[in-house]
Amino acid sequence: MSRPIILGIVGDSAAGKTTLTKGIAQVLGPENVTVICTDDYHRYDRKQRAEIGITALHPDCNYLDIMQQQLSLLRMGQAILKPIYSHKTGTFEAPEYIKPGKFVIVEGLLGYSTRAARDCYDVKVYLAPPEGLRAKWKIKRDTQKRGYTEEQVLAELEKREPDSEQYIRPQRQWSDIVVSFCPPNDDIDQANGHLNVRLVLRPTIPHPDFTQVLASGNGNLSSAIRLELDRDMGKPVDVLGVDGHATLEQVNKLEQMICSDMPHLKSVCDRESNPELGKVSGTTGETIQSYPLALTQLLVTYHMLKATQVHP
Ligand SMILES: Nc1ncnc2c1ncn2[C@@H]1O[C@H](COP(=O)(O)OP(=O)(O)O)[C@@H](O)[C@H]1O
Ligand SMILES: O=C(COP(=O)(O)O)[C@H](O)[C@H](O)COP(=O)(O)O
Repeated sequence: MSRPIILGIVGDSAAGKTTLTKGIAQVLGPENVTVICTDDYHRYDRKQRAEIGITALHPDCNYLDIMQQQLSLLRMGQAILKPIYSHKTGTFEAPEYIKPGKFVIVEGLLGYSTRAARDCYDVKVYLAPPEGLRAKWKIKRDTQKRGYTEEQVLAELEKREPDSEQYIRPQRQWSDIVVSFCPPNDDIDQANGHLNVRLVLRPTIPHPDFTQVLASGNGNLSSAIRLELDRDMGKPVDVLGVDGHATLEQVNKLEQMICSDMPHLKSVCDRESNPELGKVSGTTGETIQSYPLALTQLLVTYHMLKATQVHP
């Protein structure tokens, strides 16, 4: 029986989940994609959380059992009646009837926190920008879009840190790909437009063959693109690094490695017909465009399309 392919995008608040979700939906075709944000499974509204003194990151602050139940229904292709939490008002709205499309992207804070939830995904991504960059992104977004002052955001980040450590960051271990956009030389004040990306590739799913990055004939790649062996949370991984200053020629080579065994992606890889690849409007309205973002979108899309071949 055909069922939707489910992608998880998990990470702390303002790690870039919504931005990456948008970019991947653009590549897959928004009409084929259903996006679920797991903030909708919060148990308490903004006022109640403040009264109780609990953060949105705590498992007890979320109906994880219902999230898990609805994820398994979506995986079977069935419709759900999903609650809605509004970040604008900090309160709940009337639930929404959702029938899953061909692809479902589930983004949020605690998506991998239970075994049953983890079993629902075909591809699992974890977003891990450096904490300083995440704080900068969170201040910008929460002051512009969610009605907080900078002082309130900084105080909230401090209050949340123990829960981030205990409940959010450990979920990294369950991901197939860890995505870290980071400024060159770890200088957070550098232009956002030139962020590098570090992609941790766990052997939990078969990745495209990137070994050509190491080939001697590809010497000109190494100034901006690297493939290395490393360990992540103790386990062996490949790490693909792409610098923000990579040239179009270098990026094209990497794109070909991703697209060559994926007929559906060939048309996306053609930059002339897809000038929008790697370009998204961020949650604060700005345009974000970069080659590292384009390659991240392509790699995740590659895995979504591969999954359709296993489960046609
Ligand atoms: N890849 C990126 N490059 C540059 N800025 C980004 C990127 N991802 C996120 N941001 C910035 O961070 C802010 C928060 O990102 P968002 O996607 O809303 O995070 P989340 O959904 O994880 O809470 C955005 O408004 C945007 O300004
Ligand atoms: O941490 C998050 C998750 O959202 P995101 O991952 O998009 O940051 C939010 O702070 C809570 O959902 C509460 O929302 P609010 O602060 O709006 O009440």
